[in-house]
Amino acid sequence: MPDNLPIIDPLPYLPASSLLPHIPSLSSTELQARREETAQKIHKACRDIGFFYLKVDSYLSKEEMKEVLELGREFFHRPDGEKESIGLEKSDGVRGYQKLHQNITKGKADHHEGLDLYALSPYSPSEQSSQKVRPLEGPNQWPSQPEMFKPKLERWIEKMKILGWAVMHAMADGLGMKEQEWGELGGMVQDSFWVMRVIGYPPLPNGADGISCGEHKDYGCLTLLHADPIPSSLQVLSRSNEWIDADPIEGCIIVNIGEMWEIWTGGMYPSTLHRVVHRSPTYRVSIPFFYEPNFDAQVKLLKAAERKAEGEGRKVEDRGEVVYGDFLLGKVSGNFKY
Ligand SMILES: N=C(N)NCCCC[C@H](N)C(=O)O
Ligand SMILES: O=C(O)CCC(=O)C(=O)O
Ligand SMILES: [Fe+2]
Repeated sequence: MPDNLPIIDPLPYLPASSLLPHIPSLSSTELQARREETAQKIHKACRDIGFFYLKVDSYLSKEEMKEVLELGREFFHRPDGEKESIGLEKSDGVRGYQKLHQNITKGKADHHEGLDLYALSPYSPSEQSSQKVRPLEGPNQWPSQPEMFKPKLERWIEKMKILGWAVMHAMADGLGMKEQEWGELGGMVQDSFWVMRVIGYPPLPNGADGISCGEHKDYGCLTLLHADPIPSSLQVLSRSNEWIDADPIEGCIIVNIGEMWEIWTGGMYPSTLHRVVHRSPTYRVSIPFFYEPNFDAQVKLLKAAERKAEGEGRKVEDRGEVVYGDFLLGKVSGNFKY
């Protein structure tokens, strides 16, 4: 376990009604102090590492954490024909099942299979052509088996959206945002164009070179990753250019920040390169939930980030402006081999 990745408690930013029943509520003074602590820790983690753990055992039960990974595993063990019946090409080219080696990273086939589900298209159905759906505008393709897959994973999505919002709020406080500034930032993510991937990794063939998921940065705001507890699979490139293990810790979710935060903070929160090299002889399941901006969000340097950087004697670099949906389209259009 890497002791240099911090463990942070999002509890003071979560709605009290979303916590597990046995969790006592905090007094308002306690709440304030705990929020400050969380916000400061997140700021340091984003500035210095770009990866951290969220302690979620007050929010997600052991059972539900186990259940979603097991449902993923059961899905990947279904017959190929059944999985391929919800292949990407049956929807808009990005929603659905991807067979082994169909994912491409930096021109190389990844050694995993996967299932991608997205927030609903931001375009109304009337704008969709009846002939052919455009990329990202198609329907999701949920597996019909195992039967509990859809209801349980839908519940997971709802929980990850609440968690994503809570972390964004903590990040706003960590940057010292004023109420109105958090309102503006919150407005850019409140209709999050989220993505949930369920990924299945067979072990890499013995002795063969290869990579389970090539090095990359994530695209949006926050990746909330839940994965089988297999050591040395997920690796993160440290600021001193060494690959370090980001092994799962029980009761925690692994978080990393995506490229939109790099733009919002002018590079103060760089998005960290990571990869998966899965060599142990087990089938690894992971469920990254990408909590992203709204499809139409216009992302550019935040005033609060400029102030914060200046206060710490750091330089920010204006990276211009992107519309998140356009940025995402550019990325996903090269992600698969059809
Ligand atoms: N939505 C996100 N972040 N997906 C990351 C997928 C893995 C990397 C991808 N093949 C690539 O080449 O970017
Ligand atoms: O499976 C993992 O641990 C990470 C996957 C990942 O980085 C991604 O899908 O973006
Ligand atoms: Fe990733």
